[in-house]
Amino acid sequence: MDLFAPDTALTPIPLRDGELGWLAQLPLPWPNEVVLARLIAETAWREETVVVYGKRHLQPRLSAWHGDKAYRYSGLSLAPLPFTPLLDTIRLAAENATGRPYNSVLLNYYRDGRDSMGMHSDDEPELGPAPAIASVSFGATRTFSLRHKATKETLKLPLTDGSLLFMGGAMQANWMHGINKTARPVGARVNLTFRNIE
Ligand SMILES: O=C(O)CCC(=O)C(=O)O
Ligand SMILES: [Fe+2]
Repeated sequence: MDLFAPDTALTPIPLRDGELGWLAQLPLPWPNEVVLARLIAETAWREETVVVYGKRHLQPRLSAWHGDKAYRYSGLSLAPLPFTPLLDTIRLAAENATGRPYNSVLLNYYRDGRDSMGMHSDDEPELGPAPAIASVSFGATRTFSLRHKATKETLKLPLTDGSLLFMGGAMQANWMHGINKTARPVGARVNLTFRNIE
């Protein structure tokens, strides 16, 4: 038996030069609003500083890193916290839905529309040549923007409460993605990106 054979079918989202899959609701033992409230209350949120072109900035969001290995980007090294039972339950659901194993998760807390994440690719060498990332969202819907590195083609996906977006194949090599700020009044959102660090 394949331990990681998915038990829930993802809907493929057609994408040039990359793989995207969508599940509107990740099956979990609690309602989404309970998971959101617990993630906000129980996570050791940090306001991280990043160094971009030699200048230090506070990131416009809160974050936390759980897993077995440290994680580095933009000159920042996040010390990993162990997986909690809550995170383990969500990880198992994400593994079942995507058929991939994950040993780490980056949590991001967007407190309101002023919080955001700049365009980037999750292409660190420790994620391997074709990173498999399961992105699970709770709370307010925010727009996930994608831009093809060569053609500059763009795509916008609303990431709704309880959804899972799978990114795989050559997606990180060919596309950048991010969460724009919005002037719309939006509530809190927590996103979890499950990754496998080699
Ligand atoms: O909040 C999101 O949906 C995006 C998160 C993301 O791109 C990341 O954690 O690398
Ligand atoms: Fe990302």
